Parts: sequence; structure tokens; C-alpha cells
Amino acid sequence: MTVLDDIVAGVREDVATREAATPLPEVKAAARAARPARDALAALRAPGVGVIAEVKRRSPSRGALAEIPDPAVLARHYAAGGARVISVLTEQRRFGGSHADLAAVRAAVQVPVLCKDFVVSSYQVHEARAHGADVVLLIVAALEQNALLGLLERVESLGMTALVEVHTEDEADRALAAGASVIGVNARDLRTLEVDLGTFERIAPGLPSGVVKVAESGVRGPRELIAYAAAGADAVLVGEGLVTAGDARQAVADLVTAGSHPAVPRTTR
Ligand SMILES: O=C(O)c1ccccc1NCC(=O)[C@H](O)[C@H](O)COP(=O)(O)O
Repeated sequence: MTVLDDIVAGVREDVATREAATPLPEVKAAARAARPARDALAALRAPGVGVIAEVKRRSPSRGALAEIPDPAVLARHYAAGGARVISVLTEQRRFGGSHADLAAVRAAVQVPVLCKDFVVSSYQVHEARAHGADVVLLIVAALEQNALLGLLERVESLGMTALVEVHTEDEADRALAAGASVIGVNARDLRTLEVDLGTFERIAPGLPSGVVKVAESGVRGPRELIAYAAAGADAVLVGEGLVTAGDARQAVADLVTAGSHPAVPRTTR
């Protein structure tokens, strides 16, 4: 069993428990009552290399990273530093997150908010919307193609944007076949947890120019952002490098400044 399999097995148990307590029709009603989703696609297509700043307390690869007693406070620092999108890890067992974190962050900032979880059922998509998500992560490695298609359609039918995550060329082909318009290439192999910064460089050239390309994992400062930008990234998704920085606002601002430099390429448009 890989780490991803193990995480997904725990997620399925947790979803079943939540669904027993709050049946799907109730979650659907809450999703319908939520404020409309913010336009993440437009935010990610703005000039410069965007920063998606992540609220991440701990992880399977690194253990405890930061306490984050109030994710709304951290999110405000991220937004003040210029983050385009804020990512909230909502998985509880391995990452210490929650939907309460997601709702608190959404209420605290004006930028779009990403629900970063291991989504395997449409129940989770409605839950994410009910808690204010504007973007939902879909991990190709965790989904059969039909499930990927169905979840992508569900995300978009609720007015949200799907960030479809891939790790290999085959997964990128599946993401494109499903109709993804935002593709994240994760440098962290979710089976071995190893980070290979060359993953983005290998996969990005095969993605069409109209697709927004997000480089995920391994950014510790402007140096990695510049390398990802040179390989064609439109945005970078950063967790550890920001939650462990003494000054989160400044750490985001440093990345945003690097991503806005005229010498830094950006290839989508
Ligand atoms: O971070 C992990 O250890 C991890 C393990 C298994 C599945 C997912 C995992 N992380 C999720 C992410 O994709 C990262 O949080 C995100 O890309 C930010 O990465 P980093 O900037 O390296 O913290």
C-alpha cells in the first residue's frame, strides 16, 4: 500500500462518518446557500507568476511544520503579501486540517480559496463549496478516469475551478482528456514522498498553451520560483516554505516580487 492509498483509505472512512451525520441533501443545500465562488481562473491568468500560499500544519513527509492556531490570521498575511489564491489543507488525519479552517480562511480574505484534500466522492465537492471553496484539488493518481470526469464536471457545475494534479506524462494526458483547464504538476511523488524539482520541467512542455500550469511543492524561496517560471509555470503552490518562515507576509511578497520581474518568463498567454 502506498502513502497515497493509505491517505485515501482514511479519507473514505472520514467521509462515511461525516455523511452519516450530515446526509448529502443537507450538504447540497448548504452548498447552494453559500456565496458564489470567486473566479480563480482569472486570478491565475493575471500577469506575472502567481503564488498559491498554503495553510499546512503538518505532513506525512515532514511531520509537524507549524501550529497555526488561527488560519485566518495566516491567510490575511498571505493575502497582504500578494497571494493570488490561498490553499487550505482540509485533510485531518495526516495534515491536521479541517473544513472549519477552510471556512475561516474564506471569510478572512478576498482572494479565491482552494480546498486541498484527497477528493474521491461528489459529497466532498459539495462539502467544499458549502465551506466556501472556490477551487477544488483533484488528484489524478487517486481517481479512475470516469470518477475524474464526474468530479471535474461537478466542481465546475458548482461554479468552482478544478486544480487537477498530475505527477507523470500519462496522468497529464488523463487530465487533458478530462478537460482540465488548470493543471498542477506536483514535484512530490505521492507514493514515495520524494520531491523531484525536475518533474515540472519534464511534464509542462506537453501541456497546451491555454492550460494554466501550476508547479506544486519544493518552493522554499524565489530561487525555485524562478526555476519553475523558466520551465513554464504560471503559478507556484507553496506550503512548507511559507508556514515555516518567520514573516509569512514578507515570504509571500518576496515570491510575488520574483514572479513579477520582467525577466521572469510566463508562457500561458
Ligand atoms: O506534503 C506532503 O508530505 C504530502 C504527502 C502526501 C500527499 C500530499 C502531500 N502534500 C500535499 C502537497 O501537495 C503540498 O502540500 C503542496 O504541494 C506544497 O508543498 P511544499 O511547498 O513542499 O510544502
